[in-house]
Amino acid sequence: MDILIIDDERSIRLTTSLALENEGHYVESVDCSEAALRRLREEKFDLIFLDLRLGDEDGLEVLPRILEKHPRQLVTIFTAHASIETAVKATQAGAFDYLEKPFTPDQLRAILVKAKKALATQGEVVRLQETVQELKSEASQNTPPLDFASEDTRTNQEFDTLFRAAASPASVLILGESGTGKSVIAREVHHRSHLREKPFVTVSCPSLSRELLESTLFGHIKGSFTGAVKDTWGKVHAAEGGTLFLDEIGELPMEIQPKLLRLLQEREYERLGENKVRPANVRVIAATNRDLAAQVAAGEFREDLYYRLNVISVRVPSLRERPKDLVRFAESYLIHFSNQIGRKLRGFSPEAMRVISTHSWPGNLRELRNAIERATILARGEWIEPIDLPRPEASETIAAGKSSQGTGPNVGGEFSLDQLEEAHMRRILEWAPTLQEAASILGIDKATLYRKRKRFGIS
Ligand SMILES: Nc1ncnc2c1ncn2[C@@H]1O[C@H](COP(=O)(O)OP(=O)(O)OP(=O)(O)O)[C@@H](O)[C@H]1O
Repeated sequence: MDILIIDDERSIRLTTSLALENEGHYVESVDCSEAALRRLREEKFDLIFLDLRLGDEDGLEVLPRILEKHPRQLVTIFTAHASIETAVKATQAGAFDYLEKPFTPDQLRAILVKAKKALATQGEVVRLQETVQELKSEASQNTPPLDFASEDTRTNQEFDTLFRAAASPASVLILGESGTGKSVIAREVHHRSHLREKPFVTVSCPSLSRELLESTLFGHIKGSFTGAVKDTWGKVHAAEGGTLFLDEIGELPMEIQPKLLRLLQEREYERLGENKVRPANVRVIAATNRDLAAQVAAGEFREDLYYRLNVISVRVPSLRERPKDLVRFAESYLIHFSNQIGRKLRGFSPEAMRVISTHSWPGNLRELRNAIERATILARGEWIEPIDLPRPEASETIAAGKSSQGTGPNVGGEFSLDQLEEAHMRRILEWAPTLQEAASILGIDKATLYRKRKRFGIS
């Protein structure tokens, strides 16, 4: 444990330090409350021994000042004349325990054993809080049963690579269009890993400003930016020993990228506004619907960070690339949602199934799930009919009997040039082996291709 002794008597500081160091602990000592509070701002201690008579100061008055800033801090009061009254006062003020001076090595050891147990419980509480938060977010999404089987060879290969790598400490990069299930897969990798009992902590990169994102990740100390009213620990700390999931990593601002690289490379980080290097023991899983390689080429994402994240990389195929899975998912969602609202539905009519199979599902599993949930509520009869399904945009319908390559708005139909251009570009990108080849088929250079993809939101 890391222990801080706050006592104005030099001899007590020395003898207690020695006794604690002999037990294998790291010990620092200070002689007044100011020095103690300063050290506590800079460093985290597992246990504090605080003298009740600290020169002119009263230890029982110093205690609330410590606990105000560090509410979970374990503080043992040293007292020369223990009495019931002192013990009650110390406990009321939030002390963890008290120890009468002079004390024997056994009494000291008893306090250390108790502190270790309390720290383990605290760690467990933090882990449970994180788990509850993750479960709440899962529950709020009202998730139907998860299914990682596939009748598509490529999807199977991708999942197989991913789940075989789950038990290793390697970073994992999950690529795929929006709604293909990247977050769900990240959580599954964690559950299938040796870290399953440890925290799984998510940070969504785009939802925050640069400063807030940095502080969310690494924590900050009071005053490090406007609004930083107290010291905080970040998600890296919360994920200690477990998995840190960085969602939408392609949106990670350039300024934060070197800090993430340092976390991955050196396994260390600093809180915002602090000059103290801290060790980090987290496994990183990142996901994005963007083309990170293209972002690297365009100078928007650091190449070294990309390679660090890319140790194990998988691309989750879109739903239209998994037509057989599409039907299975639709049926399983129907069972789930109809059970949930207590409606007896017999299934999809052949026409409804045709609509489902010919839609290109740009929003993938998320879109399918929402469509089926809606249809389950709106269905007039025992079968889901096309009218119960959301009306797809013309550009999102796959021509019956054709593969996705042959789809999109027809030339001469009621479509704008933009729609035609976007649909054509999407189709070419689906099958062209490289971006260079796609660009040359389209008769444009790679930079123009990148710009246009960005404009149309094509990942
Ligand atoms: N394996 C699965 N089995 C069943 N449903 C799934 C599965 N994966 C995802 N889904 C459904 O799709 C929804 C979207 O999944 P998720 O949020 O993981 O997608 P995403 O790829 O991370 O999306 P985005 O890129 O927009 O963040 C989930 O809420 C869930 O309902």
